[in-house]
This record gives sequence, structure tokens and C-alpha cells, in this order.
Amino acid sequence: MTLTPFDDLPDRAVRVRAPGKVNLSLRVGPRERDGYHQVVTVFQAVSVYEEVVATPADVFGVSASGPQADAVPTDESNLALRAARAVAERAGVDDAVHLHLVKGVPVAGGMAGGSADAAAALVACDAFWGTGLSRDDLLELAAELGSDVPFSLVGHTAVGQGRGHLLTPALSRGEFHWAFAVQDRGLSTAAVYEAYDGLCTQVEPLGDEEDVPLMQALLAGDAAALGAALHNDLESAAIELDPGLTEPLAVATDAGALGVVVSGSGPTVAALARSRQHALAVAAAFTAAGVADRVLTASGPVPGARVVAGE
Ligand SMILES: C[C@](O)(CO)[C@H](O)COP(=O)(O)OP(=O)(O)OC[C@H]1O[C@@H](n2ccc(N)nc2=O)[C@H](O)[C@@H]1O
Ligand SMILES: Nc1ncnc2c1ncn2[C@@H]1O[C@H](COP(=O)(O)OP(=O)(O)OP(=O)(O)O)[C@@H](O)[C@H]1O
Repeated sequence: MTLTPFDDLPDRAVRVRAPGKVNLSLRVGPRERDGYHQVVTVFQAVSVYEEVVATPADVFGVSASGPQADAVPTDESNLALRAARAVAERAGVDDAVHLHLVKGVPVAGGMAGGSADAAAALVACDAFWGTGLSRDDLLELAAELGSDVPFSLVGHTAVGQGRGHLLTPALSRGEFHWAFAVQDRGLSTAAVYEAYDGLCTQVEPLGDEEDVPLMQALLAGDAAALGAALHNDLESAAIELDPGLTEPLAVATDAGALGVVVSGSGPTVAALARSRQHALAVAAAFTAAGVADRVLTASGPVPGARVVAGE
């Protein structure tokens, strides 16, 4: 089945939309005994979306469409399918469901596409089966599926701590405009954290005081101050694995971006622009310089996973 956002929904179908994210700041502490690093991060949800359409089926299944759909696993490792099974188990549901993913977020791009699928699938299956799980239930299932999944559920702007899964909403005024340089080649999140360990011999435990200027910029809706405060501890590790990333970073700076940063574990490069128009100009500069396989523009913050049709 190949559904586009404009198709009519089949009977009983539920359609849910969930956003991608940018880490405005990502500070990485030591690796803990569970294999995960302590992080303090400020997430912003942006208007690049995944859609998940849940339809009746005799057996659990998943399919995908979109620019990089071939790179999405459709076996039991698929995060959306795992989310569906988690809802069924938690709520004691015996029925199956088919999930179709309309992928708009880059795959393995550092913008939490798989996490958005998982969050959307949690919301879709809850609505599809009428399980009535609480927000806390969904957040708990989300955290078991991946560190970024709770934020995909919540959206807007939030500070993530622990593995990134413990969220506190953050105040943000106005709308910020972004241009993204997307690469066909993905980066493995685990490999980037491993490269980070190799680069940093001594990692200090984390405080959150470094992000005060960033939080003030968000509160004031001051895009120039936000641009100056963007920060990603994983950036040098991502560049070590993919040295070509220095090119889109330089192109965005030359095009007058207020700030530019590797998004999460990369390789997508996120450039903060002065306006929607300027974001289009930065995207055009990426294309003209040949430093991106694809470009996107978006704004943020936007809400987390929510039903858009069929409930
Ligand atoms: C880079 C970020 O996107 C920033 O928000 C996240 O930290 C990654 O979140 P994610 O993709 O949901 O990652 P998970 O699926 O939870 O973990 C994938 C792998 O990344 C590494 N990982 C992830 C999160 C974290 N706080 N420390 C880690 O070391 C671990 O090796 C883990 O096995
Ligand atoms: N529904 C899914 N969509 C995309 N990838 C998935 C999905 N389920 C599992 N995966 C696997 O997860 C890997 C990471 O994909 P994803 O698009 O979530 O990366 P990411 O955006 O870099 O993640 P993050 O920003 O959260 O670190 C893929 O290479 C793929 O093997």
C-alpha cells in the first residue's frame, strides 16, 4: 500500500503525524554502565513530518513510502512496529494492525525520524484500538523504544536529561526558521557516540548552567541570540566519521545563517535563518554548492505526535 498525505483513508483507519527534531544544544557526559551517555539537551520539534496510517489487518505489518523509504527496515526491528506491539501488550489487545509510514524526515539523519514513527505509532494504535492509555503510559512505552521517542510524543521545546528521555517543557516565543542539508548516506547514532568516546578522553559530569543564554534567547524569541548559542558536543565525532560535513557547515555560514550545527548525531546540517525567505535562500545555497543530496526548509517549534484524521 502506498498512501500519500492526500489520499482518502480506508474504513477504520487512523492517521497520525509526528515531527522531526533539532537539538538546539546537546551536551554529552560520561557513558553510564547501561551503555548510554548522560545528556543534557534542548530539543525543538520542527515542521518536517512523519505520518503513520494504522489500518485493520490479520497480521502485524509495516510498509513505507517517501524519498528514502528503501532504507527503512520492514521487519520486526522497525520502531513503529515495535511500538504497535508494545501498545497491544500493555493494553491486552489481541488484534493486529498494519502501519504505513509516509516518511518526510531524513532516514538515519539525526532528526529522529524513526523515533517520530514510533511516537506516531503509539498514538495511532492507542486511537485505533481505543485502548485509552494515559499520557504517562505512552511516555513510559516511548522511553523503552528509544531515547528520542518521548520528545517525539511531546514536541514543542523541551529539555531532555538522563538518556535524553526525561523531559521538562521549555518556554519559547515566536517561530524560528530552518534550512536543512540532507545526505543520502546516514550515520549510525551508536557509532557517533562511540567516536565521541574516542575523541574525549576526559568527560566531565553535566550541569545545565551552560544553556542559560540559549534558554533566554528562546524566551525572548531572539533568533540571532539563539543562532549564537547553538551547540552540539557530537559535532566533531560526526565530522570525524563524515569529513564532508564541514562543507554544508561553511556554506550556511557564508549564506548568512544566524547559526549552524550538525543535527543530533548527524549527518543532517541544520542552519538557523533570519526568516522563512532567508531559509529558502540558505537551502538554495546548499543546492548551488552541491553540498546536500536534498534540502528541506521548516519552522519550529511545532506540536508532538497527534491524530490528524480518522479518530
Ligand atoms: C543523538 C540524539 O538523537 C540526540 O537527541 C539521541 O541521543 C539519540 O537517541 P536515539 O536515536 O533515540 O538513540 P537510542 O535508540 O536510544 O540509542 C541508540 C544508541 O545510541 C547510543 N546512545 C543513545 C543515547 C544516549 N543518551 N547515549 C548513547 O550512548 C547508544 O549506543 C545506543 O545504543
Ligand atoms: N521506522 C523506522 N524508520 C527509520 N529507521 C528505522 C525505523 N525503525 C528502525 N529503524 C532503524 O533505525 C536507524 C536510525 O533511523 P532514524 O531515521 O531514526 O535515525 P536518526 O534520525 O538518526 O535517529 P536519532 O536522531 O533519533 O538518533 C535506521 O538506520 C534503521 O535501521
